[in-house]
Amino acid sequence: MPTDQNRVHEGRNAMKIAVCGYGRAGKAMIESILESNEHELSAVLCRDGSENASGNLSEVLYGERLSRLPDLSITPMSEAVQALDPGQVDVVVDFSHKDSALSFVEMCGIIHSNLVICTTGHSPEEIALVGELATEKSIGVVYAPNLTVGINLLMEFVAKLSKVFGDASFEILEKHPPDKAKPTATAGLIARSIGNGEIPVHSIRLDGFVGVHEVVASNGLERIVVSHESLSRGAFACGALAAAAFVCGKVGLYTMEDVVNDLGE
Ligand SMILES: NC(=O)C1=CN([C@@H]2O[C@H](COP(=O)(O)OP(=O)(O)OC[C@H]3O[C@@H](n4cnc5c(N)ncnc54)[C@H](OP(=O)(O)O)[C@@H]3O)[C@@H](O)[C@H]2O)C=CC1
Ligand SMILES: O=C(O)C1=N[C@H](C(=O)O)C[C@H](O)C1
Repeated sequence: MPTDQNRVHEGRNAMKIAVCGYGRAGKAMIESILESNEHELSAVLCRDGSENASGNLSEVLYGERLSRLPDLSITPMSEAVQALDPGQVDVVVDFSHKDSALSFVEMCGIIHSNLVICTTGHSPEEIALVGELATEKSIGVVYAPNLTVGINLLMEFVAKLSKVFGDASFEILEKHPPDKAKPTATAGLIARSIGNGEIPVHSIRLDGFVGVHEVVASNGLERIVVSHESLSRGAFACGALAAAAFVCGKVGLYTMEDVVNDLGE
């Protein structure tokens, strides 16, 4: 009979998940965990000084106490180590702010939890440091600037396209809501997977978009357009759950490419 911990490590069963950030993406993550009827929402964390620190989760998210939500209060990050026992959380999923990532690696080291970093805007140096710390603290971390399975498959395809269409020109178009910084981290990843010099990136910011990335390639004889759209933030939550299942039981730094390769096994 496998223990709960073994089941998590096989990535097929219930995980105890703490979510940091309960904005647009964090809220979708929380809802996906609750709707799964499988995973447990062990905690929701916020920055110290947030107006919602210690607030009731249901009241913060929906303005009222709903019976379908657990009776959880939102834990400020500085209290998380005292509030969470080792073993209480299998994986922390961070949808908060880029400035918190290193604190989360430290915290996860103490509470023996793994971590999925979903925030964007990190420097390569910071991610290298995250990797060193993850190994030092014997925890698994996935860093995933784009959590969707589709974008990660798109990158595989455009890498191949760029090899086969050696003389083609590529451009990227991305569409997001008005407050999203330009360009997206994903556009940078796609440009790197094309790897064909400087790739122009065009950004549109309008209400209604969740996340669209398009690659247009032409060699003068053929034009290929590859497009991916996240239709709801549930797409990010779904990818984050796959990353969480993947990383439990691992040590060191992984990418969403590792997660998607594992899904295809
Ligand atoms: N990898 C991916 O595929 C995706 C990544 N993201 C990333 O997730 C992050 C959140 O996005 P989104 O939900 O749209 O943003 P929102 O602005 O809707 O929510 C941000 C959340 O983070 C909290 N927060 C803000 N500043 C800090 C801080 N310094 N430390 C800790 N918590 C903080 C906010 O709460 P409070 O103000 O109370 O602290 C709020 O709960 C961004 O980095 C975004 O790029 C989003 C979608 C997909
Ligand atoms: O913050 C978001 O929302 C998103 N961020 C990702 C990025 O910055 O690359 C892309 C995703 O489409 C949405």
